[in-house]
Amino acid sequence: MSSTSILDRIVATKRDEVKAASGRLAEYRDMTRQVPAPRGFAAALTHPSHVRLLAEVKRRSPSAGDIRPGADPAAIARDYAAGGAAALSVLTDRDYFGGGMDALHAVRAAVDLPLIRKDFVIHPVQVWEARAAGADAVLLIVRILDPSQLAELHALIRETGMDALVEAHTEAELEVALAAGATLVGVNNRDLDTFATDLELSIRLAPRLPESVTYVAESGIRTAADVDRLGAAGVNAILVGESLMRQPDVRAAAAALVERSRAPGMRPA
Ligand SMILES: O=P(O)(O)OC[C@@H](O)[C@@H](O)c1c[nH]c2ccccc12
Repeated sequence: MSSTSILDRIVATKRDEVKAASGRLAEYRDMTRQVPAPRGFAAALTHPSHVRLLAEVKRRSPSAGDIRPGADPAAIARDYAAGGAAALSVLTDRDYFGGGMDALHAVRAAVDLPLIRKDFVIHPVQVWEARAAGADAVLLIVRILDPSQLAELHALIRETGMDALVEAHTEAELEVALAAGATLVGVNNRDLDTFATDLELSIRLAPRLPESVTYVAESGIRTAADVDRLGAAGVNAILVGESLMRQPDVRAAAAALVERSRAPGMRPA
C-alpha cells in the first residue's frame, strides 16, 4: 500500500499556491524597495555563551491539531518580545498551520525583533513575498528541495539581504545544507513525514556543525532541562512553538526559558 505523506500533501498545496502567486513576483520585488533593510536574524541568534530563543507563532499544526485557536499573532509576538526572545518565527502556511501572510504583516508591525517566514518554500515568489512583508529570514527545508532549487533559493535569499535558515532532519540532509554553503542551519527534531519528535537528534548531530555555522535546534523543546542539554551540546538557538503557545502566560513562559538560556556556562567555552 502506498500512502501520501502529510509532507507530500503540503508540498502539493504549495505548488498550487505558488502557481496562483507567481504572476505577482515583480510586484513583490518592487514592494521590497519600500520596506526597511533586513535586521540581522542570524546575528541575533549567535552569542558566545548564551543560548538564544527563537519563539514561534503557531496556532495549529497537522500533528497537534489546534494549539491556541484564535490566538492574536501580534499579541503573542509582543509577549515573546517582552519575555526576551531574540527573534521570532511566524508560520505563514494557512491550510495546515493556521498561519498566513497577514500574521507576518501583523507581527512585523507589532515588534522590532528579526523575523523569519516559516513556510514550505519552493519558489522565488515566496522569497520576494516574505521580504515585501518585512521578513528578515526565510526557512529552506532540504527534504523538499532538489540541490539546484536549494542553491537557487539560498542565493536569492542572500541577495535580498535576508538570512536563510536551512533545515535538515538527517545527517545526510545536514551534509547537503553545509555543502550548499549554509551558515545558519537548523536540525528539526520532528520528522515531517511521521511527526515523531526526538530531542536527541539535534544533540547527536551537533558535533557535525562547524564552529562558524549558527546552529538552531528545532521542535519538541519544552523545559529548562531541555535547554540545559541543548546548550551543553553547543547549540546557539532553540526554536520553540507549541510548548510556549500552550501556556496561559506566554510572556512568563518565554521569560523562564530565556532566563535558563542565559545561565553561566550554558554553552561550552
Ligand atoms: O512547536 P514546536 O515543537 O516547538 O516546533 C517549532 C518548530 O520547530 C516547528 O514548527 C517546525 C520546524 N520546522 C518546520 C517546518 C515546517 C513547519 C513547522 C516546522
